[in-house]
Amino acid sequence: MNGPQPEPGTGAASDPIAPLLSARAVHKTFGATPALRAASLDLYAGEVVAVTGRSGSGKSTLLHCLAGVTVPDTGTIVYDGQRLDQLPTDDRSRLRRRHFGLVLQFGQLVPELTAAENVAIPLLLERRRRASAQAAAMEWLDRLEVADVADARPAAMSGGQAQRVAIARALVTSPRVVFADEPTGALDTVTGDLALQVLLSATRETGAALVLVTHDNRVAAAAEREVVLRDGTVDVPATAGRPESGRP
Ligand SMILES: Nc1ncnc2c1ncn2[C@@H]1O[C@H](COP(=O)(O)OP(=O)(O)OP(=O)(O)O)[C@@H](O)[C@H]1O
Repeated sequence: MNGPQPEPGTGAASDPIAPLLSARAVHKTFGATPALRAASLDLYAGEVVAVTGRSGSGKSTLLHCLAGVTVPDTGTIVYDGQRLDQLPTDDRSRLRRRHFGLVLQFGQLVPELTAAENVAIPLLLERRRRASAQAAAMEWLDRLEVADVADARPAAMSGGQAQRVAIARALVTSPRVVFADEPTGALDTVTGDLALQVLLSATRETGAALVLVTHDNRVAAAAEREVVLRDGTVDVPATAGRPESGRP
């Protein structure tokens, strides 16, 4: 696709009763392995959705497709009226940076940078002043109780500290959708609860949607809606409608 892309958020899909993000009949195969088979899911602004299912059922692949990290083989991903799956790589990266916050399972922090620098990066890329970006980074590190590793590089952090730094980085831009892949996976019960509460409260404050891929029953229980994947297909009605109730 050529030429400048329209900025999402101004299109017809800004209609409050339309889904903010919609995957339709998404297929994704890695070599001979089908990871997603006709997976469909609607996500509305402000809702909290847990994606669960057995190991290998396609949860991470679905999250990556929804977040524009992976392009489906077939099917569509529409974000706020715009075909995410058809955007050129650079436009997709820019959209991701501006609108989405991602907590991935592996390799998410830049090893050469400190925790504070890692968290500040998304703001610096959007031309925030260095002092303001650093102050915001420190606030989020503090909220996730990892301010003490602000000057440490990832190699000097525990897995749980690195995971909380990654959550801070995902939230620092006040994104419209936060995607978290096993956000409590490397955390003990207490820090896992803290991370979950920060994800829930941060997205509630801004009205962002939150997608949680998880094996953790406590995380799934905190969501308003659970989407179960089985062999790459969504097992519950994909267009289950906008949730009636507010958040817990
Ligand atoms: N980059 C890849 N290359 C090859 N195969 C892949 C890749 N990513 C995923 N797969 C395969 O696709 C299928 C779905 O994987 P996916 O990681 O989405 O499942 P998952 O439900 O998130 O699993 P888990 O709960 O173990 O993290 C699996 O069979 C997996 O081996």
